[in-house]
Amino acid sequence: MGILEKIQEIEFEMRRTQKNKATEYHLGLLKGKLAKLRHQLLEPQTKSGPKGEGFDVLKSGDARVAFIGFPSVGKSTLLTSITKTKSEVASYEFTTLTAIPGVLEYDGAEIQVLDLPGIIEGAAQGKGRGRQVVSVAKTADLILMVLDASKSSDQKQKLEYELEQVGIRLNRRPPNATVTVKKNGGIKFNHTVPLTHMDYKMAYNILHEYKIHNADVMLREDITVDDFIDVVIGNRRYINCIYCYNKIDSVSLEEVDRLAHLPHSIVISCELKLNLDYLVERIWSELNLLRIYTKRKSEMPDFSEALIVRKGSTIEQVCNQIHRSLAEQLRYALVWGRSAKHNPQRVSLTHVVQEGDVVSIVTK
Ligand SMILES: Nc1nc2c(ncn2[C@@H]2O[C@H](COP(=O)(O)OP(=O)(O)OP(=O)(O)O)[C@@H](O)[C@H]2O)c(=O)[nH]1
Ligand SMILES: [K+]
Ligand SMILES: [Mg+2]
Repeated sequence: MGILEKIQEIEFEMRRTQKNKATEYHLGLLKGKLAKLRHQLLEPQTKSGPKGEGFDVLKSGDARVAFIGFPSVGKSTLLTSITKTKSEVASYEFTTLTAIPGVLEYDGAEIQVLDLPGIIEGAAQGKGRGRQVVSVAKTADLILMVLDASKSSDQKQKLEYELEQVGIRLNRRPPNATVTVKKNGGIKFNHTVPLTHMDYKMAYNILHEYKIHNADVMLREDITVDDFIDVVIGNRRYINCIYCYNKIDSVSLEEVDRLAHLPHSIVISCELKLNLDYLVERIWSELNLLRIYTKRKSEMPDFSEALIVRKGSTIEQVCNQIHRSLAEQLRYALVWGRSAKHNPQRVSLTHVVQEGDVVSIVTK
């Protein structure tokens, strides 16, 4: 039984218990239980309690995708549809109370998928289990926001707001700007492009607000005040997000068409198994990962086992993925495939690999 159901049960019992001398002790006990459950729900788990109640899922596989959404939009149904894991599905809200990990296999890659409890407004402030949920979301490489196609569009804005509150920035790049805190010298303000939102005074005021009196500010793009504050605070997570509208079986075709054309959006129906393959493809492409293959000298490449690296990775990052000290031992690498000017091309640590490349590491 979940905590919310226990709470409901206790509240129900308290309501039907007559208040008198004989029941005083019993009611007191129920109140105590209720307070404890509420506390458990609001606070991150303490060391004494049952550890994290399933929220501390170890990262595994090549990447992590977190499902975020209001209760009963179909997150668990989706996990059950695209992985081999079963997550409890029911028509009532808050069916899922912990993080349920599943594995999505895609062409040699293993993507960890986390089914999370439904979050409610005020999650970032600690309402419901929201704080734990949004902090798990912060560890994800991709957020899949699951939305109910038949519900109003403010569900999306509300969830975006909750994620913003904990420092998550969706579908945005980190601002091209730096603030280097110094010991002295005051605030130095430089920019390489014309600015329309920021100036020295604005930067000075914001930095003083954060008790920074000496810093070199360098703006390489026309950033907004909000973006500047993000740079000052640091610790922001820039995560891609797919807006996934589920239950399209329950809305009109016109509405499906409208939703499908919204930016970063995809429409599905878990019930009718509509568009699920396409969703998996989109998850893969939004993760910005590449498959490369390794080859030992005078052997054929092993195409059965892909090495998964981020787009833009260099040979150095490929080495690190294989073994921590491999990059130090590298003499050169041979590369066949898209990134090679000729096959094979002899390259160094800084060479950037591309999808499907075959790499052979030659050590000293
Ligand atoms: N019509 C329709 N119903 C669906 C679809 N997908 C899921 N449902 C139903 O929606 C209800 C909620 O599904 P869940 O998977 O439990 O939703 P959830 O988001 O995990 O809910 P919580 O864990 O409570 O936050 C269930 O009754 C599902 O059968 C769909 O594509 N179409
Ligand atoms: K549910
Ligand atoms: Mg669920």
